[in-house]
Amino acid sequence: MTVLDSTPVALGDDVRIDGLTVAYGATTALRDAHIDIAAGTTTALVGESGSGKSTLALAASRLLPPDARITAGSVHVGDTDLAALRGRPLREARGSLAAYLAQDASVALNPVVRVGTQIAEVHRVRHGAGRREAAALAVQNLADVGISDPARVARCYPHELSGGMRQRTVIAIALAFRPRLLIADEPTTALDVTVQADILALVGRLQQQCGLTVLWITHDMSVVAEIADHVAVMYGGRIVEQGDVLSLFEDARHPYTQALLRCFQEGRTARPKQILTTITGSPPTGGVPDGCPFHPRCPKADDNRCRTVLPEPRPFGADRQAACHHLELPS
Ligand SMILES: Nc1ncnc2c1ncn2[C@@H]1O[C@H](COP(=O)(O)OP(=O)(O)OP(=O)(O)O)[C@@H](O)[C@H]1O
Repeated sequence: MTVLDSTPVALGDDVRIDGLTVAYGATTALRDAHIDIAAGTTTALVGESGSGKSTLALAASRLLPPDARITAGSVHVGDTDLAALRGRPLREARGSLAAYLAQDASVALNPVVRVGTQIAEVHRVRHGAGRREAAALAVQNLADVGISDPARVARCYPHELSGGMRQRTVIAIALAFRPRLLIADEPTTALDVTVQADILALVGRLQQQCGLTVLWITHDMSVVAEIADHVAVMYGGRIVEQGDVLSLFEDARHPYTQALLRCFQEGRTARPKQILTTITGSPPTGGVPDGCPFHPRCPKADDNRCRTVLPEPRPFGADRQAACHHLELPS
């Protein structure tokens, strides 16, 4: 029996992030984020460094550092609002309602405990499995994530594994929780491209098999194109555009999304030594400007509304929205 056989057919739940706002001390790093993720689908969250992606991911998995707090909003996984949980219900929800995959797998693993023991612990503590059953399930979990010779690997310590195997092990631990939502925070960034492709394929396969709902954080548009059903674009702590991935790639409406996609497309077709275009200016640091957060870098910015009035997200089409004063909507 595999862990996938031992779980309900569909693990994933509908997820609704609504008005989520997070502050580090007096600084608001994430403002009023809304994302709906249908059960069993993948939403990618993209944006430059410092745009607030990890803050959103950590808040949604209730793993924010002590100096951060959720100041408004909710994170519903099915009927449970993770943002409202405290104490024991919160401890129980971590991992099982929302599991978090970090960029660096080595920080997620205990260096002095064999990896099989770390996975077995989840089965014992969370699901009440006996010692022998938990150990057998741990080996099965390692097989499920594509590790050959899982019984041997279960006896290894993390430092004895390659980066790709460590990331697979962390995915095996996450799956052992049988989560409703998997939040992956750039889990392939530190891996070389072939291992990255393997991990993306693995998560895609696991998602199909157990209907997981996935929020995947990345700054890499090619990853978005490969895995996502829906994409949300962040800038300056806000979601500035979102929609289904095909329609957004074909017809981006926010000037920031348009610039990101231009850079991505140019990168794909670049000749050797060609100097690539970047988005002029830098993302905001230490607070966002008044008005639209993108206005200092935006070719469409005007002196009136863009510099003074924050644009609210406006819905259009079947599943799209964008927050720009210059949005030209189809009539
Ligand atoms: N522990 C912290 N204390 C204070 N400010 C923080 C902390 N962590 C992040 N920030 C700030 O919050 C903002 C959003 O950071 P965040 O890490 O969420 O962005 P990101 O888009 O995930 O960036 P990256 O891709 O580099 O991880 C940034 O301005 C950052 O400086």
